[in-house]
Amino acid sequence: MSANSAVVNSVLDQIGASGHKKVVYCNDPDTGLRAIIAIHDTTLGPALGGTRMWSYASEGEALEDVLRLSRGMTYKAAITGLNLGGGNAVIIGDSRKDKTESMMRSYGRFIKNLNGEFITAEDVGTTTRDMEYIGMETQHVTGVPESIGGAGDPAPHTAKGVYLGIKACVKEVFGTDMLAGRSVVVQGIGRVGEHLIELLRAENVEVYISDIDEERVQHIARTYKAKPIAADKIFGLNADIYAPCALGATVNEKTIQKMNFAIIAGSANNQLADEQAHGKLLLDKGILFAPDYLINAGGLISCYSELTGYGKKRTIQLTENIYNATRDVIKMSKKDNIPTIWAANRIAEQRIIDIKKIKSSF
Ligand SMILES: NC(=O)c1ccc[n+]([C@@H]2O[C@H](COP(=O)([O-])OP(=O)(O)OC[C@H]3O[C@@H](n4cnc5c(N)ncnc54)[C@H](O)[C@@H]3O)[C@@H](O)[C@H]2O)c1
Repeated sequence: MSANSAVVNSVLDQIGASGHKKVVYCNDPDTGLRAIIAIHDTTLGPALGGTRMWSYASEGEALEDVLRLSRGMTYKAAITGLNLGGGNAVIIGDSRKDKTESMMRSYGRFIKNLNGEFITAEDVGTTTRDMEYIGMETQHVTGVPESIGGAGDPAPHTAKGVYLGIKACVKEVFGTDMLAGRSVVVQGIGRVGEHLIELLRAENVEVYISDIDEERVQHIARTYKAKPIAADKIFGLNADIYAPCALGATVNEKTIQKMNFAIIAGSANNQLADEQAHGKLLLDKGILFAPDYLINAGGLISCYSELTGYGKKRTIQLTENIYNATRDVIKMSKKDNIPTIWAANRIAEQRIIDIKKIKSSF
């Protein structure tokens, strides 16, 4: 076996192990585009997921991220009751320096060639303007600006869902869903983080913030009277709630050990480095975890409403349902004494199994 075939096998093994249907590598030397599109499952409908642009240290790291993100999208759509499958994409590069109109349009043409099997939206490193560029080449894009007929930035809807997920958890732990007097540490104060802080501060929540972008920290601290804290102080902090709103895998063996939080509830995808091990560790430690893909579904709901033409009213209705859906997951977790992430997975997987059965008849 040649060295090359060993590499090919390892990529195919990874795709197979994570249950993916298809992974597409996109390369366009003219625009500098290097992207990976992963389609996890399309039982419920076309795969919809964000496009993340990030300076990955290696292609392997980018593949790992896109596989984790796209699997999460399958579960997110399933548990939210949407007729969508799961997919995601990553563009390798620095969004502040490398992104151009031609790169985004070239990427749009790769999406076009998937004939609707994958539909994208914004994520970390991409914006509504980028969706507009992609939309110049393909109709399979959502989250385009409202001024040209789209639903606009999904982040406010994502933040609303996270806020309701926090409330559902607070109700469970403290007996009331009033947030006044509670403390929350928000890690990552980008689009979702800022909207979440605005909602929390409106209810007199004490908010701590942390971000790698120091200018942004100063701006958000001033605007919302939030308290900046250093990155290495987050996990030892005595706060009620940890809201991860940056990147994934921040909940792991090392960080759980230091945690005094009662609740973890934020927008970041794949917060648990390992769903099995870390879900169980949190349960044993008595920290209530709001499954990320359940409470951060507001943005996906907004994209779905744009696709189907249902509009904002439906987005609000479905996003508000996140409160009850979170309560249901907590109930199942308590009844069966299993981590909340396992309970959420069970509900999502059962919906996919049920719908697969009805699709087998003509
Ligand atoms: N935008 C949405 O509607 C949406 C929907 C679902 C999930 N999410 C997820 O929520 C998270 C935030 O999304 P967003 O749209 O606000 O992204 P964003 O790019 O606007 O903000 C991310 C913020 O995190 C900061 N950050 C990055 N690494 C960090 C680190 N190590 N420590 C602290 N801060 C760090 C960045 O500087 C930035 O300010 C992402 O994980 C995203 O996948 C977003």
